[in-house]
Amino acid sequence: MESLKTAGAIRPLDYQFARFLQEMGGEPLTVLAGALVSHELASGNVCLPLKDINTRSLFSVESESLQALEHLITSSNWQDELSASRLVSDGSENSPPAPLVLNRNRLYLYRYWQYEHLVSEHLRNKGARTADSATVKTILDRLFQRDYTLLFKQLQAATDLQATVIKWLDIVKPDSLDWQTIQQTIGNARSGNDLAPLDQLIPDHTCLNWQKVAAALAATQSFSVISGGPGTGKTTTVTRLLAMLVELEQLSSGKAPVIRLVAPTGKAAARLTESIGGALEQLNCSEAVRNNIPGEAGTLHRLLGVIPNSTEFRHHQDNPLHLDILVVDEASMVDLPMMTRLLSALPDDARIILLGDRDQLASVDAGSVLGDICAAAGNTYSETQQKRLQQLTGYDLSTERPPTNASIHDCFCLLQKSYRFDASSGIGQLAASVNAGQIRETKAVWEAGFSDIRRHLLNDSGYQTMLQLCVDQYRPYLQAIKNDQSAREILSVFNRFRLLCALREGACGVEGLNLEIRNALARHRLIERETLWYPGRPVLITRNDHGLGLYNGDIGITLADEDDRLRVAFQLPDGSLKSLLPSRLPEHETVFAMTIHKSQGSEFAHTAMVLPDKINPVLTRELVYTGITRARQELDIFTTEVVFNQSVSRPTQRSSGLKERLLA
Ligand SMILES: Nc1ncnc2c1ncn2[C@@H]1O[C@H](COP(=O)(O)OP(=O)(O)OP(=O)(O)O)[C@@H](O)[C@H]1O
Repeated sequence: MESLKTAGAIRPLDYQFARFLQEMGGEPLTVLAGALVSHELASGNVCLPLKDINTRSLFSVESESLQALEHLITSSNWQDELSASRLVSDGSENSPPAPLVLNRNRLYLYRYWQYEHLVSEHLRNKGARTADSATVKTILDRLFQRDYTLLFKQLQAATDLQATVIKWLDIVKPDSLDWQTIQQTIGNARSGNDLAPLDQLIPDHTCLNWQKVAAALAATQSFSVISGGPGTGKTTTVTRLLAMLVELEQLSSGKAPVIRLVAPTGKAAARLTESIGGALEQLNCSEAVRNNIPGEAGTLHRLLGVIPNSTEFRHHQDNPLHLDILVVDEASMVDLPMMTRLLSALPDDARIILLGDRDQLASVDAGSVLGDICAAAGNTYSETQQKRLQQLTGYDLSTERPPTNASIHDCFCLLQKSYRFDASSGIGQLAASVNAGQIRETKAVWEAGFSDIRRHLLNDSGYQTMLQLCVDQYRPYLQAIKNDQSAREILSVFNRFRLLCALREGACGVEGLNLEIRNALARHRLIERETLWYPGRPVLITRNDHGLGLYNGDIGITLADEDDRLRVAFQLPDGSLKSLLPSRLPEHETVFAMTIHKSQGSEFAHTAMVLPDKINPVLTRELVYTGITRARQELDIFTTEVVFNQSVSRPTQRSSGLKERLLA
């Protein structure tokens, strides 16, 4: 163990935990297993599945480094020997407390076993809701009325009218329709209003709008999850479903529910605030309803109430939050300990709605809570739920039955149609083929000649092209500073482009590239060369400072004030600006380039992504997918074909028992 620590294969924390177990009288196998579980946590794994113990490379090192432990590893019956240890409990209610838990053939640190147990218990206890079906249906029909103005606009530009109608009206049974009359109606239409006869020609039961299903589902459950890729309408849907819940509550009790919107980072909260604002404007509801939906989102930390210098929060099981409905956006970024704290702090009768993209990178810290919930839920509903949803939406939802009776199956809705990328967009198609792990299709997308995606070979000349691209793309915000534009405008221009890296270290990592880009900008006389702080230096906060209201992931830009003093300007989630002297900033770094991990929850009109020239354990399908989906309009990727393909072929697998628990 000591030599593994010296070689950097295990963290000092893992080593100390092993020592602690030894001092408690732990058998050699228990000590080794404890170090392993602790080590696995650092890679995001909540537990150590014993079934994998002989196949995985322990401690992620070559087997020669483990020679001294080989006998212990191979000759032990892990299950029996660990079960017999005084330091390992089985997690049952009556078992004495112990530092490790062995449950369903998975070994946990006690605390993480408890987190997983609490999350699954909270979710299983959040039951079904009742509401008057006829009222819900009337409200849903209004909120999800067909948008014939949008359809009319799409038809003007379409070459295939039938395909366009099928796509925009979510038709799933086209063969049952009278297309000749439909085509005539479209041909005679001079505006969206003229398409109203399509209400009769294309009845609801031939369509299936998953956004409406998601809203209906939230009416029936205290806990629901809406997952979907970028632009699939998660925010639009949640705004409409909140309007429905407000209206239902106003009708039944005459009061409005208390709603809170949160996201894991300040950046993600700011984006949610922005898109909720847009969605609120388009709502087909009364002012009394609209006014009760918050137009602003905050961070999870702020909601729970941070206590300075403590890992505890002000709100917890014994001091629950004051709310009726909680919406959590970018839920894929929420790790297991945070999800436990959040669910524990919810009042018993509150609703919670999780939004996120299940295919994105999992949280930085341990667990893949959203991914596990979605995997457990599948995309099938129990017979009762299917009938209820059918009644509320008018759609025919007969699908396969779920494999178990677990309630989680009835809580999930997957949105698949992107409203953001149109057919001429390569970004959407590239994201879809990468997400599906289809190398051949990915290649076809590259070769199809889309104008919004460009692939560059990462050699010396490709590297120079990348630096030049950064100079060209960062020039506008530096120019905006020279032109004395407002801090708000400068931040907005800066946030149009970002270079994303898979790694921190190396020439293709954040550290090397931040230096190279800075030098390149200085060579072009766009920034000063010598000083640490200069007008235009963009910084990324890397540690939360609750006192200052700045959080890990917040981005600011250094600007000179009227007295020529440098200050760093940030835009907070509520839209206000904050300017601080550089000396007051919490931990931070330059951010011409940032890691794909840190870019989660952000989007840029133009995104460039660089993967290293050699394969690395960090490179996974989720990482590449997350990087691609940060781009709204343009995407440049710098990579080699081998590294790109190998990354896409490697989906991440995090060990956890949550899915199994939710299905039990
Ligand atoms: N049913 C719809 N009909 C027409 N436009 C829609 C519909 N749903 C969403 N949109 C539009 O698509 C765009 C993206 O929607 P929205 O922001 O709700 O998606 P999202 O899934 O929350 O995106 P992100 O993943 O980026 O947070 C918005 O411009 C929105 O107005």
